[in-house]
Formats: sequence, structure tokens, C-alpha cells
Amino acid sequence: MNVILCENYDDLSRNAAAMIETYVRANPTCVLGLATGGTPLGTYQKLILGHEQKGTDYSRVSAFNLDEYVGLEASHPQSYHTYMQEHLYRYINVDAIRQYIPNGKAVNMEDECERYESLLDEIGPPDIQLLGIGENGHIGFNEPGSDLDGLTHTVELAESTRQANARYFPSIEDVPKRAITMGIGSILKSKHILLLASGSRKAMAIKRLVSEEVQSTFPASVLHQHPHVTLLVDRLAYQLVEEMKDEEKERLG
Ligand SMILES: O=P(O)(O)OC[C@H]1O[C@](O)(CO)[C@@H](O)[C@@H]1O
Repeated sequence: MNVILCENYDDLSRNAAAMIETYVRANPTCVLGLATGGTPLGTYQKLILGHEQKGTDYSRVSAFNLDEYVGLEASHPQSYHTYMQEHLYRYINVDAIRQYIPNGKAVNMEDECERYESLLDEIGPPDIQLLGIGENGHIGFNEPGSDLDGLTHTVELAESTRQANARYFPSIEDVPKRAITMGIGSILKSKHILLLASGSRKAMAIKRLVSEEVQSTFPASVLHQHPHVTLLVDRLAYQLVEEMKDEEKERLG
């Protein structure tokens, strides 16, 4: 795992956007894997600036999202469909026909999981997959205990994940209890994974990621099995790793 230590969130977002833009410019028909949550918002803002100011063209890019809440219409204000429109797609020219997001309102969710995984196989896998990390180590909505080879599936959300995401909903009762997510196996098909982590809230997860073996109780640890992972992390999120390294140095004299 290649680690890029960034000064702060702005620096991290600039680095992530620069890597994506460079790739898109060199590979205009590439496939991107995109994430939601708070962390990638800065990256999306920089991509929008790059599109407006440098004309980065996304017209032939395909983009897959990791996940969606089960039970929310695409038009629901908190759906990940809405998130992507509001934070990225209304500002850059990814063709609507190539914007792929799981359908959380499908009549048959098992069929929807199969349909989405087939699309990933036909059009993907993503050349670059952007990932955030949950405080409990979840990636996508793959909670602790998930199958490390799993494909797109529906999941029961951990209570801690619902609490963490309650800030986007009127109340905790409004946060859906289920989601559809690319599985860990689907994510690992990506050619290059860019994992973003910012802020002290993520420090323990990053310490565990750096120091622990692959285990299903901490899903992000599976990234150690992937040959091309870049961890873009800011100082606050990396703080406990630095402390661990200092303690190790002291111990060795
Ligand atoms: O970037 P945030 O908001 O801290 O979220 C971390 C992760 O949690 C999720 O929002 C799901 O709870 C993911 O989409 C995201 O990668």
C-alpha cells in the first residue's frame, strides 16, 4: 500500500483530484468508481474546478457508484443518486447514460444485485476506485463480518453506521436500515484503489488499517491483498500511526 501523507483535507482533495484528472486526460474512455459520504466532497469540488478551468472532459467516461440505500427513491434528498447529482454530475459532463448507481427501489433486490455486478463485469472494472473508510473499517457498505469475496449484495447497516450518517437525515429513525453495495470482491476487481481518510475521527481506523492483518472484522484490511492501493491520508487521520512509529523508535532505542 502506497501512503501519501497530506498536510490537511484541502491538500488531500487536491492530490486525489489531480490523480483522477491525470488518468482521465490520458484515458478518456476510462471507468471510474466513485464513493459518497463526506470525505470525497473536496475531491469532487476540485474535479469540478478542473472541468471548468482546464476543460477536463468526462463525456466518454463511465462511472460506477459503490452503493445506495435500500428503500429510497433516486429523487429522495438523501439518496446517493441525489448526492452524485448535487455534488458532481450537474457540474461535469459525465453522460447520464454512463452514470451507474445501484437502484435501491428495485422490485427484486436480488436481481438488482446481479444486474449491477454484470454491468461492472461488462463495462468495468473501474480503472480507479475512490473509497472512503468507516470508523469501523467498512468500505462501501461492507460492514465488519462481511464476506471478503462478496459481490454486489444487500446489507443490514451497523447501528454505528446509521448513527454516523444520521447527520444527513432529519432524525436517526429516517436513516434506512438496509443498503445495496458492491461487495469486497467487486471492489477488489478495480485496477487501482484510492482510499481517502481525513480527520481525527478516522485516526483509529487508519492505525488499524496500517497495523492489522487481513480479517473480516475489519473489512478495509482486505486492501492489503490488492496490488495497487494508494492511501491518501491527512495528518490528523495519520496521527496514531505516527505515534505508533515514535513509540517503536523509542523502544528500539
Ligand atoms: O466519508 P465519511 O462521511 O466519513 O464516510 C465514510 C464511509 O461511510 C459511508 O458514508 C457509508 O456510511 C461511505 O459511503 C463512506 O466511504
